[in-house]
Amino acid sequence: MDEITFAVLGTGGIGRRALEVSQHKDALTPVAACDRHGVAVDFDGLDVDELLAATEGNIDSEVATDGGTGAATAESGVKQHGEDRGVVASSQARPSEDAIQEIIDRGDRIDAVLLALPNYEHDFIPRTADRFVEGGYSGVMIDVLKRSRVIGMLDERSDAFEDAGVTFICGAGATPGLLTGAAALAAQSFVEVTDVDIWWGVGLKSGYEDNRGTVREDIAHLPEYDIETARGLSESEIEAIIDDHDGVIEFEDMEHADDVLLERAGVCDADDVTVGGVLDVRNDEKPTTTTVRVTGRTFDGETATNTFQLGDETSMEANVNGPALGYLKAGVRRNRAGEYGVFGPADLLPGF
Ligand SMILES: NC(=O)c1ccc[n+]([C@@H]2O[C@H](COP(=O)([O-])OP(=O)(O)OC[C@H]3O[C@@H](n4cnc5c(N)ncnc54)[C@H](O)[C@@H]3O)[C@@H](O)[C@H]2O)c1
Repeated sequence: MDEITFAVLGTGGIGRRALEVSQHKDALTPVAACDRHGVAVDFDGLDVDELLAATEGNIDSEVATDGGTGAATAESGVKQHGEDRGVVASSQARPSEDAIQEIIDRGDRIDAVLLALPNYEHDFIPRTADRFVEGGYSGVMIDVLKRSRVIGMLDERSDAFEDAGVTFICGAGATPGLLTGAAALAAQSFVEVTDVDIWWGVGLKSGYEDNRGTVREDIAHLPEYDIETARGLSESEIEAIIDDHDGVIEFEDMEHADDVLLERAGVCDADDVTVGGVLDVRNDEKPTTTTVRVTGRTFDGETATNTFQLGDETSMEANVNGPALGYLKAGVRRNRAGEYGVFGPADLLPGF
């Protein structure tokens, strides 16, 4: 495959690891990366080792997006060592008032943009996509968002993406993403799928400090919270919730977009998909094995369950970023073939 230049929006817990994983993939050249504080651009390829070393211990996870709402306080958000905040600690980066715009302005030299941005405001990623379209971008955009409702917001923009020549891949992390794809593949044995049951286990190898965005967004899935209330929690309130659960939080009936992504690919009804899991914030080890069970009826009348499991040794960072970059490459192939619009992970696999 020809070389692919790509940018990462959001060098937080996920985005930093996306840059690292890309070093192990063929044909991927990271040329730009940004967070809320600054931007690094180098069309010869960013020095990922320098950027990771410089930002280790300096990750911005402030509860704010471009809306600037939420509980951004001195104690929240920046795991800061040294003077510079977030990506600006890298010698390749400089401060910016609007880092995303700086990347949009260079979009004609960027084949794909990975949005590793928070989802504290449901329309933040769709609004960011609008900005790229308005700025004349015509490549691949890919996100790792989780919430089902955001997929509809992106679908509403399908015509605009097609007119602009944008291939937008949505929900392409682990779940949704890798596990949605696994379910779509497992469904191929059947003529009718009756249930998809996704049960994930995550042990946070890189610890809570490096994954504040993910943990806060997961807390919003607990019955007592939603995205508004989770956004307003202080760091100490989040730590108290973690303590209350002895570090292990279980989730049921999560609003994860695997449901709508499987429905839009024609695999099953969204209502037939359930997602839950267990997050251990303090241990590397997974508290439960991530398992996808797809139950259906074969053409010759049998009922069966196909099961897919992830190895317990695989980290969240590996299971989000490997697939995200794999789907990014699949998106670039589509884009270069002139296929534009919105695609989910299951659309990039055998059809149902
Ligand atoms: N699909 C999956 O399996 C999966 C798994 C884990 C995380 N995620 C999602 O990945 C996303 C990122 O998670 P994280 O833990 O890396 O979060 P994080 O808070 O650590 O990082 C978010 C980054 O976005 C940047 N950002 C925010 N607003 C910005 C703006 N206006 N301009 C430029 N940069 C901006 C922040 O500065 C930060 O660097 C979350 O939405 C999370 O839910 C998905």
